[in-house]
Amino acid sequence: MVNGLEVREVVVTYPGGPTAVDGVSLDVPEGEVLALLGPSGCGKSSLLRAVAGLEPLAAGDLRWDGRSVAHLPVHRRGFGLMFQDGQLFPHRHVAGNIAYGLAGRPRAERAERVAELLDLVGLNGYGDRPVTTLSGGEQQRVALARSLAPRPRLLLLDEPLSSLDRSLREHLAGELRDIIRAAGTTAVYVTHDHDEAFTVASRIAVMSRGKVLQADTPEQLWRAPASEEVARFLGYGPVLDAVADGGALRTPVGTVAAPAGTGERAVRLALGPRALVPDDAGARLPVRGWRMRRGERELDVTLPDGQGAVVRVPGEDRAPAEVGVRLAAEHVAVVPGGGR
Ligand SMILES: Nc1ncnc2c1ncn2[C@@H]1O[C@H](COP(=O)(O)OP(=O)(O)OP(=O)(O)O)[C@@H](O)[C@H]1O
Repeated sequence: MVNGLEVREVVVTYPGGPTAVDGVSLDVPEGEVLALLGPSGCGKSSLLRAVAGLEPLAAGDLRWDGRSVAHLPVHRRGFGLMFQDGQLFPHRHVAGNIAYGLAGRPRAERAERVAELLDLVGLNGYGDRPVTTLSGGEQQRVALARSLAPRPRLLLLDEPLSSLDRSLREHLAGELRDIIRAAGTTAVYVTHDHDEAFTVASRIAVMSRGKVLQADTPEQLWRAPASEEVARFLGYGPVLDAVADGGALRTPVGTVAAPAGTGERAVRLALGPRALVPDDAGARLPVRGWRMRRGERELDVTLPDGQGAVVRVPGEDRAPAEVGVRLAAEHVAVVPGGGR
């Protein structure tokens, strides 16, 4: 038994539609923040909504601390919800929104809890503001405070930052992680953005076509993606054929030490965004184009097998016609499926 949430062989279907969640099993132990990461339509929202009680299970079970909650209505599961567009009550002030889930508690206790939460989400002094006067980021912080106020045993977040612009999203993702951890809340966080998942989660489940392809810590997922599909979804770029040979993995663009257990066989090697490092003594690649990004020049190069890749070089006035490269071992991952 797991202290926390157990998802067991859960199936979610829609009338006349696809099998949105196809036999998913996951554990979310107390205190963990699990991200459900996957492309649009992979079933992550359907799974979250099923955990919340907003979609019925076609099969499977959901347990909290070993007891099934699958038959309980939404409001009796003790779970908090937060959605993309916060859904604040426009006619209530900030404090009134945060206090929404505290109805029935003594007034003084409500006021104390609201003050605690305003502090937690960095909105001290905002209690009397009409929510309609807040920025998008502030509104999402109020929505988070409101869902945390009743101390839910599990917080379910569905793309909570996706209506915000990129820089605010990156900033708020870090804040959200700190707030959730400070509150000690167990959480499931749905996102299609791998940077956001890596920022927020202590474990990530990568989903595709209704199934979980891999569930691991961010470090383990990045170091050892279970398949090419997972690697590509995490942001690995080209995937190359490599030959294991005497403890080394050889590719047309360089050689890296083979991880233990690789043996003498053909494997596939996924290149991370920084896998190709400029090296005049290395393989020479033609440069197709370039752009400046965050103070670095990114060269678009063509690999010997025709795939495109990017090489980052220190700013120069002009891009070269070709560039020498080697492989940085810490930025590549061996993925199953070699010998194709
Ligand atoms: N109410 C519904 N009725 C019919 N089909 C639905 C319904 N909701 C979702 N689906 C379908 O179920 C599948 C999974 O959808 P779901 O919203 O869970 O995916 P998702 O990964 O959360 O995608 P997104 O990030 O775009 O929301 C999709 O094929 C979708 O079209």
